[in-house]
Amino acid sequence: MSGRLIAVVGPSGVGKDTVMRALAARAELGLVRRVITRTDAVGEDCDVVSADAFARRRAAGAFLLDWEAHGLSYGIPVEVRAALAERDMLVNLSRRVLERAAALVPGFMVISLTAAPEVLAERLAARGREDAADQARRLARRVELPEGLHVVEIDNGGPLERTVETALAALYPVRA
Ligand SMILES: Nc1ncnc2c1ncn2[C@@H]1O[C@H](COP(=O)(O)OP(=O)(O)O)[C@@H](O)[C@H]1O
Ligand SMILES: O=P(O)(O)OC[C@H]1O[C@H](OP(=O)(O)OP(=O)(O)O)[C@H](O)[C@@H]1O
Repeated sequence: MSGRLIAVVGPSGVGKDTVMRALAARAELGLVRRVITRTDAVGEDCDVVSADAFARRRAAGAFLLDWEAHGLSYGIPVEVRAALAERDMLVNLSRRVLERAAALVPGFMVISLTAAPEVLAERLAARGREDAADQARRLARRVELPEGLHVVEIDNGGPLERTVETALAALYPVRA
């Protein structure tokens, strides 16, 4: 395994999927396609499955990692291991599974995106994937990052291009 698994984390609406897509367009980075029990795939290219299908795949050992959040189930396909043999892979993870992920693969790192609460609210409304009640629940969610991981924190409250440049500089430092 030569690539790194790079988790992009942060509160709902901070821009995880948007930043991941922009990074993959700029560098030799793969995007992990998640399996999710959602009905509407707006904003993310994912494998949409029923709860039954998710449970069957989980029982068959199809996931490297899986978790529940926002009333949905999320799975990371085991095939990510093979992809990591080729290149760095970006994955949108729950902050609650980071310690598990770090124990599973070598070369694990975290990009933690931040933005002010009012920015998060505006972005969730603009994305429009969830109704107002679900947006409010997502905005109220608080999750601390675990200690002891390699975390790069980046403010995505400004222009996307600035976030992308900062992330690329952190991921691929130019050696003198
Ligand atoms: N830097 C940015 N500036 C302006 N809008 C952004 C920025 N980053 C993301 N967005 C927008 O915010 C909304 C939420 O982004 P998304 O990637 O779905 O966030 P997350 O995956 O963290 O919930 C989307 O409509 C997206 O286009
Ligand atoms: O434990 P947390 O770090 O709060 O994360 C909880 C979930 O929220 C995000 O999901 P999703 O991408 O479906 O939602 P979002 O786009 O609104 O963040 C993230 O990928 C996790 O699956």
